[in-house]
Amino acid sequence: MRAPGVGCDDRSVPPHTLTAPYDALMLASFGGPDGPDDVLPFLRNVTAGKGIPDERLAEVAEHYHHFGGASPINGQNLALQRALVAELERRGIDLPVVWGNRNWSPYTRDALAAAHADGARRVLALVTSAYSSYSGCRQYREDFWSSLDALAMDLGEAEHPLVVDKVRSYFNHPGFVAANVDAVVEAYAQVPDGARVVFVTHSIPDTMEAASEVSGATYSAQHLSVAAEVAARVAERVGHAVEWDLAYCSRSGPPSQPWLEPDVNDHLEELSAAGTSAVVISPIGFISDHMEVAFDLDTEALETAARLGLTAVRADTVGVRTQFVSGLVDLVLERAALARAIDSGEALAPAATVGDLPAFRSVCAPGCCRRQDGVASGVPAACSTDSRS
Ligand SMILES: CC1=C(CCC(=O)O)c2cc3nc(cc4[nH]c(cc5[nH]c(cc1n2)c(C)c5CCC(=O)O)c(CCC(=O)O)c4C)C(CCC(=O)O)=C3C
Ligand SMILES: [Fe+2]
Repeated sequence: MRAPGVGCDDRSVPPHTLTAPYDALMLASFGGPDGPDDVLPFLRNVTAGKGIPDERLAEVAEHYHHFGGASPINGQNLALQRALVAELERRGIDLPVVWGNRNWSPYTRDALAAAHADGARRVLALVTSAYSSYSGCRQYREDFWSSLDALAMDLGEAEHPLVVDKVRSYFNHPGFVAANVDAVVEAYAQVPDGARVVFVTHSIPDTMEAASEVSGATYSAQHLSVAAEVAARVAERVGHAVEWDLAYCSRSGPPSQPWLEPDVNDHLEELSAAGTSAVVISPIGFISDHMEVAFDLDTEALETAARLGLTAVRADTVGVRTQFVSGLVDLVLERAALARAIDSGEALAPAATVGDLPAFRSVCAPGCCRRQDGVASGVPAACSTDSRS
């Protein structure tokens, strides 16, 4: 027997109506190779039409081969899918959870086809990027749209056979921030007092950064807001002020194209030269220990720190920490309530946030999160008031 609505604020609401109108949740992720033969085809999928130099591709292929040709990301997404199912079940909520990727099997179109075959007509997508930019938002929405096109084609239907909506960018959701605070406090316990915290995220081209501003605050501003909040809470927990910075990893464009800086390795050099002797590296830009973390941070950045004689501990990503997973389920319920409010005028509670930025939109505005400011790609995207712009 399940207790209705356990863990929910309003215990009088039957659990199935909490996720209405959605029939299924889709965990939408990046994807990664499962073995050495997958590495090149995967990289071709990721970089199609992106102008990434061949030397960079060869170098990134080496990162994957260094780990036996398999990315840890698929196992991590399976674990997150299981954790979401368990948390929904714990609350007495019966909602199927499918998993689909942009760049590797299982693909988004497979996940949507499975949900559709199961009877789903309205699916809620939860992407594994916490922040808003082309890479973390619109690129997923373009993938949803093209996957729906493919599904319609397979079914011989003229219209999309189901609707995909999206959970808002959740960088400033309490669950994500709280899980990061715990992770940094745990890492902090392993370094000498007074260590600096170096928050790290994926670099993006300056042009993509500028274009991300339409969503409310740029990609880097979103990170600065989270970093300030996490650092302040860590300071409270450890009982003294915590100095921090934001650095970037995984840049991949040609050298002539400006990307967000400083690179984490250059930054560690600078800190060391300025007298810092211990750091905690906190990957707030990522939600799991996938290849960018396993290689760019745990292999490269920790080697840089060792060479500099800098004590460095890498804090956990949020992974399947309880507060994070529970926060994601709260976000699913929040999005469902918003859908009901839009459809039928149901009253709406304010969206939960921490820090100085507002909750980002769940239904993207026209022109949101383009690759480049002011330049429409001509590629339609789901989860927006206007799929064409
Ligand atoms: C903002 C951001 C996130 C964080 C948000 C999130 O977590 O989603 C992210 C995540 C990821 N990026 C990943 C892998 C790759 N990203 C690449 C290339 C690029 N990433 C970009 C941005 C981001 N990427 C950009 C602007 C490019 C240039 C090409 C383009 O304009 O689109 C390339 C091409 C080769 C290269 O690195 O040059 C690869 C292989 C993996 C999988 C890891 C695994 O296998 O475990 C994950 C989770
Ligand atoms: Fe990437």
